[in-house]
Amino acid sequence: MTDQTTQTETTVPLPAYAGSTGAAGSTGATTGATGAGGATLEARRISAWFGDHKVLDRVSLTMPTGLVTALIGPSGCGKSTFLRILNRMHELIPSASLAGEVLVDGQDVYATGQRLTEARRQVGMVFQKPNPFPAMSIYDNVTAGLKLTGVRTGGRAKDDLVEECLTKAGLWKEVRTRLRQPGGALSGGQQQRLCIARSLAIRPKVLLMDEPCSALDPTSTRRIEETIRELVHEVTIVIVTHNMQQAARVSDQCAFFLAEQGTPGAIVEHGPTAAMFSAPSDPRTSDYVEGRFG
Ligand SMILES: Nc1ncnc2c1ncn2[C@@H]1O[C@H](COP(=O)(O)OP(=O)(O)OP(=O)(O)O)[C@@H](O)[C@H]1O
Repeated sequence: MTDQTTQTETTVPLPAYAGSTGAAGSTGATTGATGAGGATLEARRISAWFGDHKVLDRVSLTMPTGLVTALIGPSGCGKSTFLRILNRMHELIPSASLAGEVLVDGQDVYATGQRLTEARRQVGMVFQKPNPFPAMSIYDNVTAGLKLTGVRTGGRAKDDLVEECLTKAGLWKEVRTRLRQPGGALSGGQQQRLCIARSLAIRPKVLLMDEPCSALDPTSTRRIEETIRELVHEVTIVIVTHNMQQAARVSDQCAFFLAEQGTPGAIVEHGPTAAMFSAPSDPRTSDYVEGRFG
């Protein structure tokens, strides 16, 4: 690492993943059934680079089970990079490197010997743009992650899983009579809820959401927000959002990221959402949440 500011940091040795971006990475699904219930996610001194460009500097944040954590901050401050580091997607970018630790219930997902698939098994991701398999049926979309990662289930158990996940994603009533129709035939908001159902089918402990409503209309946004609040009882949720009202509505705690004057992104302040919005301790936080910049 050539960055002069990183002398004391040890970068995480990342294996080469050429040609193995993986089903989970491209579909938003995770792998394997690890059981319900959220995990506490802890990022310790996370730094990130693209080539020599350092974009995050020693970011530490605990995202407790049972809470929704919102990552907020202006464009380019490293929120999405941080999110991708949490489930080992950052390393899929050829020039990317990182330092630090990501602990899921105390286990470092970057520890030597920890498999990429295991990280994805535990930490799912829902993207900004809904990305179901458009020609695949609604039913098969929900179970796509299982197939791609070798988890075997069938018959009634599979039907029950599809119903359970679509129900949790708030979509079951709308699609129960047309499960064999293609996922691409759904509205944008329905497609996003289908992607949430697909992620849930693998029973992740953590669900990462990168601006999941930015491509959706207000009604669909409200449905996703309701779904987030319902899901947090069983999966830890971390959401990146530019929408301060959304952060205030859905999150229990917030972290405000900022990359000032060409410096790498860092957390200025984090804490309970109500306090962050009503009485932030740093003037930069109040400037941002009150819309004076960003
Ligand atoms: N694939 C990449 N290659 C090189 N640089 C990248 C790449 N992805 C992001 N960056 C850089 O990393 C920095 C952080 O980007 P990131 O997307 O994480 O910020 P962000 O806060 O999520 O922004 P936004 O809110 O606009 O999505 C930016 O300077 C960006 O240009």
